[in-house]
Amino acid sequence: MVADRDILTVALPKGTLYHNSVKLLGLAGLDTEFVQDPGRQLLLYSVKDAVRFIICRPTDIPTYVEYGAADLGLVGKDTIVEQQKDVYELLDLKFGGCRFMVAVPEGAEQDLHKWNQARVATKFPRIAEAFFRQQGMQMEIIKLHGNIELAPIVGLAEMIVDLVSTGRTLRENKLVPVAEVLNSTTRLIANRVSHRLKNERINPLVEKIRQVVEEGKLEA
Ligand SMILES: Nc1ncnc2c1ncn2[C@@H]1O[C@H](COP(=O)(O)OP(=O)(O)OP(=O)(O)O)[C@@H](O)[C@H]1O
Ligand SMILES: O=P(O)(O)OC[C@H]1O[C@H](OP(=O)(O)OP(=O)(O)O)[C@H](O)[C@@H]1O
Repeated sequence: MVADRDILTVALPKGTLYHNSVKLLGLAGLDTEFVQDPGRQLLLYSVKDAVRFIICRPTDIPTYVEYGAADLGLVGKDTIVEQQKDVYELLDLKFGGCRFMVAVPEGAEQDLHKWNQARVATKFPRIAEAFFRQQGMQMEIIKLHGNIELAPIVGLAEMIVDLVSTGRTLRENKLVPVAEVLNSTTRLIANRVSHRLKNERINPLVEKIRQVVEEGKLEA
């Protein structure tokens, strides 16, 4: 019988980052085959490794980790910065790379500093607010939950701050990027107490993950 304190709970991000998160943990030696296609299950347990996987919305991962419902979590740097939870960032996992950009409609003023008091639509209000504050600009931030590119098209905002990966969504909605706000990759985070109390479980796993990342095995 494994005591609760010996079980490691790892929060996996559902969505874009899921596949590489599972692959990385598998390469680091964990039994992840049963997690690859979890169906609708949200909690999966590996008796062999004494590891529980919980499947969370990416936005919620810092919360699960801060409260200790998960010892470890994998999540984008963007989400960590936005959520401002008290978690310990252990490693840059170097996948899930994306950039946060300010974008305006084609034909609009592209010199950002010529704008002021404009409305900015975003899913990441703290990141956007901090960026414009650093630029000495006062903007009205409008929080949306998705399809941000729609906002300037229908006159809800003059510009957006959103994630750009291939650039296709901007192009297809006639928007042009005008400034970079943040560069994000996936990070491994830990609950601060777990990191101390479960260090015998966490440290060797972190070292194996570090090796996999450094050797670029994930892309292979
Ligand atoms: N092209 C991309 N589109 C979306 N996210 C990406 C992309 N490339 C990398 N990411 C990373 O994946 C993370 C999660 O994105 P995903 O779209 O899977 O979740 P989501 O539906 O936005 O979930 P939530 O609303 O809970 O944050 C982003 O925060 C970002 O760090
Ligand atoms: O540069 P691209 O490769 O086109 O990717 C960028 C798009 O991907 C994300 O949206 P997602 O599909 O996650 O949906 P959302 O707008 O609901 O967040 C992001 O918000 C952009 O809309």
